[in-house]
Amino acid sequence: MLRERHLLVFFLYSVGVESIHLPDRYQLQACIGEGGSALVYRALDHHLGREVAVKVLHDYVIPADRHRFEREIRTLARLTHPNVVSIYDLGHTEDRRLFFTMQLLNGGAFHEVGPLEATPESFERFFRVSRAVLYGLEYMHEKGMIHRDLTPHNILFGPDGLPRIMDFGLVYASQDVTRDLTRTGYTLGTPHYMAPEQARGGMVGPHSDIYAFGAVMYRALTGQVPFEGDNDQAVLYQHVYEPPRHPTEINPAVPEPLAEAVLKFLEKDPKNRPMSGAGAIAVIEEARENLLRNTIPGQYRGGLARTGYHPGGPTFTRPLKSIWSVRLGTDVSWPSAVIGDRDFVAVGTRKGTVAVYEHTGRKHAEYGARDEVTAPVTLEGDRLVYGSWDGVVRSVDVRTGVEHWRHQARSEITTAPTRFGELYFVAARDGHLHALHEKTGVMKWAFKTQSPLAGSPVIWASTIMLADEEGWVYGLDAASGKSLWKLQLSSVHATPVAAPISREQLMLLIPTWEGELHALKLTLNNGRYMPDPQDVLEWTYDLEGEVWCSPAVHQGRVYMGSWAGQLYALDLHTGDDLWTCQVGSRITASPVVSSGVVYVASEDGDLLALNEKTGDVVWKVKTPSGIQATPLLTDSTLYVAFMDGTLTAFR
Ligand SMILES: Nc1ncnc2c1ncn2[C@@H]1O[C@H](COP(=O)(O)OP(=O)(O)OP(=O)(O)O)[C@@H](O)[C@H]1O
Repeated sequence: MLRERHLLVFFLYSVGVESIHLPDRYQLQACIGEGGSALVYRALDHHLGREVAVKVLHDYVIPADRHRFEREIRTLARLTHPNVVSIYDLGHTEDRRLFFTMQLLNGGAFHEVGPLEATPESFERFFRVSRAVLYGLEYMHEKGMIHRDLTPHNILFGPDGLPRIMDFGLVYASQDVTRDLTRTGYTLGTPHYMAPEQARGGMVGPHSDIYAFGAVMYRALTGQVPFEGDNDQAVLYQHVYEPPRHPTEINPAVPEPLAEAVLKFLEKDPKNRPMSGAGAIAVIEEARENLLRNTIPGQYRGGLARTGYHPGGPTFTRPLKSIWSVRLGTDVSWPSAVIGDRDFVAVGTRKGTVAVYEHTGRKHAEYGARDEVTAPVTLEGDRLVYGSWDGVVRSVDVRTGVEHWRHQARSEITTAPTRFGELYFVAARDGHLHALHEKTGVMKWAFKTQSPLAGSPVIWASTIMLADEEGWVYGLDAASGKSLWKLQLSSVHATPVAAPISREQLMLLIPTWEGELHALKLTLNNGRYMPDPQDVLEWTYDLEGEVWCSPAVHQGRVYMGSWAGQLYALDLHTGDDLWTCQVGSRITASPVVSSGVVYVASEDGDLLALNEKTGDVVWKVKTPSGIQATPLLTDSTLYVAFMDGTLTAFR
């Protein structure tokens, strides 16, 4: 049935192409869309040698639709903005049908940026494109225009990946004589994205476009429109009277600050919404700030900074300089990875302490344990969670030091506490993975692996992936701890890293102690990531020497350091070499990435910043002590904990 429909559509479109005769300047190529009043084609503009979109008015339109088409042309002629589609030309076909040409936007519709994944890259892209649309709206609103029909299909991406607002047939311009664009019997606009005041036929304003864009963002984040219904009336009723479901209930990957921002756009009473594009940008920016500062740097690889990419790092315009340096205490060599949050950075020490500093370098506090703290700690908001070698996991208020809870495991805690939803996952040396409730520390379940766990678990789409020292790789259900799958490679001593390669597929990168990097391909199946038993190993790369660190992944590239001191950049999809760089002696600290730069450190004190694309050294310092612990990029600063127990901030 579906196939027949496609054929029919194709047939209609082919007829369309042949029966339209544009001036010689344009060569029609294909029909790419159809709306209520017009057909849209891709065409070649011979004069300027580029492809354009041509929108041709149907020959059988009612006056109201012709009116809308003309209104769209008039509006477009008055707008010049990078986030609004540009009009190029206007004319008539041979049979006197009105057409205009515009920028060809073939990068998909707005909702295709989602559903949102819980990765910094995905968040950054979402913020970037949402901000761009709001700039476009602000520009229109300043000219006294209200769009009144924003939908994901009216915001299309150009080849540059930036969105443009289009379809201006319903624009309300305050200086227009004809203000009423409603037809008897129904309201114009698209019900799924329509503001309550517009649904009721009341006064629309910039806030109505903000609401509609809120609904568009909601769809992009969650994959669903705010309200579904059997008919338009049922949908419109809910816009007016019902609260939308919280976005995180539909997609847990949507971070709280972003969900709150979108719900603010969707307030029923216009007075409670941002009043303009600029106001909306401020709301989005605040959400981004909160998100970056609160969540992303606060966890180790297994958390949200799980790919080693930190959007909050310094922008590299000149070599970084040390801005402060402190001793973590006496007898505190071999510190753990540096973890940071909006106000503090924290480092675990072998002396059995977690040293907490303000971003200025002032010491805030030192929290104790009865044994070494070698695994990275986790810091989120006011909560600091850390494990020590006596098997105790503690959650304390980082400001006051008040302990929320304590959990006793039977052996050393060797990996970072990793949070997903309301659970923290912590691994102990005896091979037990504990799932602890974030508020109470009560254990919900435990899972026993074959041998000790050296790396933290990685969590995606409610699937926990972990690898033990004998090389078994496990997939568990995050809610119940039930085993989903298991396969064997060779001994693993580092935290695996996962990165999406498509909407349904994930590449799980597993560094083995023997010096291989394995890439396993997992596919989303009933909401969990599963391997295809016949075809799970996508590629393997042999590194020189053993491997002790985790890879970093950013924009389809994998950065991996070896004990032989080489940093490798590989293609995420194929494992092909992109570039390599000899850094120094052994690399045990995992590389980190921010703003086009990979930071890598060696055990003999070389600290390098490399161009992500080319591997060229952009900055290099020789430090007096070696580096083993993964550095942190946050608050525009690079934080490094040295083997001799010094913590230094570079900016
Ligand atoms: N500049 C463009 N580049 C690429 N595709 C486009 C472009 N403009 C329109 N399209 C495609 O054509 C489809 C129809 O276009 P549009 O919505 O502007 O028509 P319309 O007649 O005004 O629709 P309606 O009146 O139903 O809102 C769009 O959904 C889109 O897929």
